[in-house]
Amino acid sequence: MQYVTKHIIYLKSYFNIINICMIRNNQLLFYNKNISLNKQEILYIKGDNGSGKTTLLQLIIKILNFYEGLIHWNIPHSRTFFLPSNPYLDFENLLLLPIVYKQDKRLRFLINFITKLFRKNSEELSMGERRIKQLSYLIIYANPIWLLDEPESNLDTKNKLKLQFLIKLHLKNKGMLFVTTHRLILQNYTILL
Ligand SMILES: Nc1ncnc2c1ncn2[C@@H]1O[C@H](COP(=O)(O)OP(=O)(O)OP(=O)(O)O)[C@@H](O)[C@H]1O
Repeated sequence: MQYVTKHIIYLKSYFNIINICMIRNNQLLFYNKNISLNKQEILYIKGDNGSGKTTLLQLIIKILNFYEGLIHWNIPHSRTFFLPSNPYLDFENLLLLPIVYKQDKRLRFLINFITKLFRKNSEELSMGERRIKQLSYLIIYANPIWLLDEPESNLDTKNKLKLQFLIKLHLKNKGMLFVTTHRLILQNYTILL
């Protein structure tokens, strides 16, 4: 009975994880985890190496679908952006570059930087530049839901601050963020694996 009441409360939110359990390689990664999230909120997924942070992100965006429990979205169909932790993964279709957020002049520095980056071949980019190139898709496509796997890795302090600014803007624009991290960027909700 108590179990049902809990479900009713959780389902009021845009996004809900209810009693989720995950076994991978015959190893229990997490057990009976519950969390809900709304627009303008961040969910930090924290845990030791190998604890299942990336796995949870993959479950949320349905790259993986073998789990127990419930992952429920209360929004019909929403565009998501998934940033993998691997800086070598690249995206195609760079022609979409001119479609950028126009509402904030402070983003121009980023757009200028990205334009320079896209003139270089992928093989010529440093690890940090690769990461910035991947992150640039956050402003090229205005997706309301971001899932970022270790987004700060390979970024210098200056670019970490830019990312922080971009995240604040995303939340102001009613976005949601799921992020795996070893360091909190902004205070919000945390799930510990
Ligand atoms: N493709 C895969 N096939 C089978 N098992 C996998 C696969 N990818 C990861 N695993 C296993 O799942 C477990 C969790 O991995 P995951 O990458 O989710 O952890 P993580 O918390 O993100 O780790 P890290 O902090 O080191 O990036 C690990 O034990 C790993 O060996």
